[in-house]
Amino acid sequence: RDPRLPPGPPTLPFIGNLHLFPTTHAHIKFTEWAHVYGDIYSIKIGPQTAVVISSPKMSRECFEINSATTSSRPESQVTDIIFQGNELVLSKYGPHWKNMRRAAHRLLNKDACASHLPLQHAESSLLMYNILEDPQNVYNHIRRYAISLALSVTFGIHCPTFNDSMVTELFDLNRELDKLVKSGGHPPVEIFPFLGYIPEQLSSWKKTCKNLHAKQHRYFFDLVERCLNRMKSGKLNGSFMEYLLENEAEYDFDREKTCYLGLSFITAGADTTASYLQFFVLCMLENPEVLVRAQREIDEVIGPNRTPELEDKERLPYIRAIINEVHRYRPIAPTSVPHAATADTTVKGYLIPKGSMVIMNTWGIGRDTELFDEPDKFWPDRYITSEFGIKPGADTTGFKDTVFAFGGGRRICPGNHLASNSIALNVMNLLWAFDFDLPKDPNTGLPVPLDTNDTTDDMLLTPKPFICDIRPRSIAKSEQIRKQLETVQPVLEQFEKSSQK
Ligand code: HEM
Repeated sequence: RDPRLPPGPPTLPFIGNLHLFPTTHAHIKFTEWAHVYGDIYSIKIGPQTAVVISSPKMSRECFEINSATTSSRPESQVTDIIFQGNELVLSKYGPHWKNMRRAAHRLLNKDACASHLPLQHAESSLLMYNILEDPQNVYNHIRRYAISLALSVTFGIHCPTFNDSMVTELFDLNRELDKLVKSGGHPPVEIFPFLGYIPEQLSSWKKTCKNLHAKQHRYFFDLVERCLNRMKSGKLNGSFMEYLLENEAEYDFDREKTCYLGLSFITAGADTTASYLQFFVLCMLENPEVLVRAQREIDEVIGPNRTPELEDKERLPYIRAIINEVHRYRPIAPTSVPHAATADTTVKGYLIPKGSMVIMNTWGIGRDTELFDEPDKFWPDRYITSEFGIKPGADTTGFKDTVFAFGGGRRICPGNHLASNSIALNVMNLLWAFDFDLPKDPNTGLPVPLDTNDTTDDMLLTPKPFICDIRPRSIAKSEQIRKQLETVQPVLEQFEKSSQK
């Protein structure tokens, strides 16, 4: 290791720390290393360097103060084949990325998100109805909500049920992408680029990437086509694609780029929101005393006669604390999305060489015992006693109003307003409408414990499918949920149904 680099685990010749590099749940190992090597350390992966950032203070210095040189994404032969440089989340810093961000801002800025609220309210009403009618599938109903919202705002298409082929196909595409992209999912071509020269006949991963590209292309071009057809027949529904297809020149987009920006919103916006809400349900099951207190707050402020509105959040401090605590306790992107340095950069006196990967260890930040009391405990009160949930006297440098779960610097999640509105609305609605209990063993009748650590082994931290005992809090509330679905139907009907081709 170059002595100018941040410290890190001892290396072996040629492979560096490759033998130590975790292939699953990397955030756990990254956090262990942060305890030993501090809030900025380096890992050598063959000839490559990765720098891991594990405190708000260092995150500010690295991703904000030095954002001019830490805002790209790492080289990836795999995603180059799949996305061909046209997708937003993994694209390199440069003019096309800037155009995509500008377009994303138009759909996702705070004011634009206010105009998405009637749809979010309608979709959330449908979610409550679905859970009421079919509580066993709460996990899938949440996934439907998130996919349908992202598809409606982007492509103008609403998915009424979770077993709709558009929902299941998208889910399969995302799983396939995750499997391929994650560390260990393909040969280490990023570390040893010469492997990329091996011809396709001997590199099955290349064929798999091309197949996935073809499948994604078909799926998303079909959505664009449907939007064009609606536009031709004058059936506009205000989706973002309508605007983008009319204004491609303003962003220097061709049809391919337009389509792939739409894809970016769906791949980045659907599973993330779903995983957060699934974790929320699990956290309530794990912490019944928190659930009872949250419901008491809802009952006092909102009462039984109406469902919550987004503005109610301002009068619900304990529920706001729960929302922050779920983000800290189970961040769905525990190592964020890796950035890459486009020039040599100095942070805390250490060198981050051009081309290094720079990783925000979001999981580690939330587990820093200098900042958080008992970080492994789900304890929303920490956000009641302090704005950022930290101990009295702890250093607040680098904390800001958006939680670390949304990343930082120029690449910060542009969907954070849309996501935060979805989270607040659904958390309030679920607490207002339902009681949650652990599932019962059919033979013994005893509660079966669920574990928020039981996650899939993907890039995103996603709870494995679970069932729970979820039931309406009263007959009057059940009736209100049914009535509310009738009231919001006209909003949902503005969108083309996924199955109505
Ligand atoms: C709970 C929900 C969500 C979480 C926790 C989340 C988290 C993140 C994180 C950690 C990043 C990487 C930031 C970085 O590189 O520093 C990111 C990027 C991104 N997110 Fe989200 N996200 C969520 C929902 C959404 C939604 C709803 C959308 C849009 C519909 C969205 C669109 C994007 C896009 C386009 C990027 C790439 C930005 C870029 O690379 O410039 N996200 N998100």
